Amino acid sequence: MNDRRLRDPGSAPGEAAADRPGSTGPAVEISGLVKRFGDRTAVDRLDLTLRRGEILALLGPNGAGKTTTVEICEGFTTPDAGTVRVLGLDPVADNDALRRRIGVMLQGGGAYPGARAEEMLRLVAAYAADPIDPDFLLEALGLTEVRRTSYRRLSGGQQQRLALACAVVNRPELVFLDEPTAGLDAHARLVVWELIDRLRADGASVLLTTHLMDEAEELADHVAIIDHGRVVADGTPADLTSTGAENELRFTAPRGLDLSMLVLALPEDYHCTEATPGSYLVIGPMTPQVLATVTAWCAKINVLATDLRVETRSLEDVFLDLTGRALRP
Ligand SMILES: Nc1ncnc2c1ncn2[C@@H]1O[C@H](COP(=O)(O)OP(=O)(O)OP(=O)(O)O)[C@@H](O)[C@H]1O
Repeated sequence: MNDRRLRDPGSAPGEAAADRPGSTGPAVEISGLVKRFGDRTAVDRLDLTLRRGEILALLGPNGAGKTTTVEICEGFTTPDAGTVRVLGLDPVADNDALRRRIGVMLQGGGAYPGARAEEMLRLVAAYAADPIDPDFLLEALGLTEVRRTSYRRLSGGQQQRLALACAVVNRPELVFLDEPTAGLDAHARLVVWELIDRLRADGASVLLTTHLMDEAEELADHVAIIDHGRVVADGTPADLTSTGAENELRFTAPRGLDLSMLVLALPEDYHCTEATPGSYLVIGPMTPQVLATVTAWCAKINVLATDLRVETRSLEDVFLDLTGRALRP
């Protein structure tokens, strides 16, 4: 079986979350968080929990308050009200203790844009008690060929992957990733997804922000949709997309079928139509019994229905329904 854990040769399994203070309980717990910039309220009584070992994706329109929330968790920004606990600690008061245990993906080359990719990663690794082997990370993120290239000469996507490598090389218990794949090509995105998946397999918790619905659906155990500084929906991707969604059954069959017997067989308030020639639609709350009624009717009239499917909403539908379709400034 494919070992998905983020383990380089020589490292022992499960070291990341070893018996350290605060290594039980939620990885992040936010309650009643408020942050104002002048008269603008960026975060407005926000509550959020990231459970240990899970990936939580924050989705939200531009300016919703995602980055501000993440920066408060990282200890870079102080809140105006509310409580934030990261690995059980206060991100500002306990910042020194937390730094060693969390990973933060920073944009830009920091103080050493002239340094080579490998040098930068080894420099960060040198500060860690139990780093992941930099060679392993360079390989996992497709950076081996550019290891001797200076940071400033790396492409944007390579710089981004190097920033991710630097964020995780200290084998963090918790990683903050603010739009980790923004601007990456499809191949590089998959490489990053694979690494994030391995982080989770290794027991790390991940808080990520993204504008990519497929990224949230692919990676996240839990999704929180944020709007105007508050959580407007929270659950697993499946929870969010299934709620109230299964109201349509579609199938393909020969054109011009007489639907009157099907209408009689279904509960009241269900509607059946031939939406386009040969394409049929049953509208109403979908249940296993309704599905069985439709297939039994097909069997009775000796018709093979193909492409039979219950329509579900995508995460994008849920997102747009909750946050509206107007462009945000
Ligand atoms: N340092 C700051 N000074 C003033 N206003 C700020 C500051 N940082 C954020 N804001 C404002 O706070 C609000 C939330 O911004 P934030 O960056 O957290 O949103 P976001 O959800 O991350 O957006 P995006 O998806 O565009 O990155 C915005 O209205 C933004 O203009």
